Amino acid sequence: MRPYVFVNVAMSADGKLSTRERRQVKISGSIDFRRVDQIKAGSDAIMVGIGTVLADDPSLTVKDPELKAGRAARGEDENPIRVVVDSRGRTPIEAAILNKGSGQRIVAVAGEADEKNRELLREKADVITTGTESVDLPALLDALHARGVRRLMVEGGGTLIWSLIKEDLVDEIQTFIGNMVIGGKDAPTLADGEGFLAAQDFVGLDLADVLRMEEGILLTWKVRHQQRSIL
Ligand SMILES: NC(=O)C1=CN([C@@H]2O[C@H](COP(=O)(O)OP(=O)(O)OC[C@H]3O[C@@H](n4cnc5c(N)ncnc54)[C@H](O)[C@@H]3O)[C@@H](O)[C@H]2O)C=CC1
Ligand SMILES: Nc1nc(O)c(N)c(N[C@@H]2O[C@H](COP(=O)(O)O)[C@@H](O)[C@H]2O)n1
Repeated sequence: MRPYVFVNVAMSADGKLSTRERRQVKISGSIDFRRVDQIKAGSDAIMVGIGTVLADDPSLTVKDPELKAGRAARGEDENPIRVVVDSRGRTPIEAAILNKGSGQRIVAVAGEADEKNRELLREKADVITTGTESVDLPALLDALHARGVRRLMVEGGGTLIWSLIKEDLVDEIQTFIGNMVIGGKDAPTLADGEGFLAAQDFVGLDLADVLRMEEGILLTWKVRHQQRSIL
């Protein structure tokens, strides 16, 4: 069993998540920032790949005091469980995600991760080992479900999102599309990785909502599953 998995990203009009140097870009404005904070507060866990941690050093905390208070009133920590998908255990021990704000952290590593890295990370996070060379995502989602995670937000980046989509593990995709062109064939996009080759493999989406927001649009897509595996 796995949680309901939804992806949320901001992309430029040409579909880029950041520059080709992986520099973080302010794509959306304050209204979208508030929306993202709300959906984060409504999630049991929030997940990113190690590429995002190394590029952006995000804290992924809930920012609004009222939203934090709402979580506390429901008996939850102020912040959802923060999860890093990090095969080799490269998350810096000083990373904001491990140090800012309260709440549980999980670093998901693969079997080949250096034992010293694992030991160090255990001081700040629960370390879950799945897979051999890279993290086994279905097994990780199963482990998160067993820990009570029912709603999982994925913030990126493109490599992790591609793997989740390829393995049919995503239920919903929310994209804010902002009013700029970033360009660059090597700039990260929503789904990087190797990509599908044949039309029968493409992942079908149903458009659930379109909303004009500030100078961009927010699209909500529901993923058409090959086979449903959530309960
Ligand atoms: N605009 C936005 O909303 C967001 C933009 N970003 C941008 O995305 C970029 C980072 O994206 P990426 O470099 O693609 O890194 P990523 O954040 O997708 O992490 C990918 C890494 O995760 C690890 N991993 C372990 N097991 C894996 C598995 N089974 N499948 C896939 N990955 C696995 C690998 O080391 C892999 O290189 C940054 O430039 C960041 O600014 C990131 C989040 C949101
Ligand atoms: N939703 C959204 N809109 C933008 O305009 C963005 N630049 C991003 N970027 C990602 O959000 C994360 C920031 O997290 P914290 O504020 O540190 O909690 C970071 O990973 C950016 O890549 N997202």
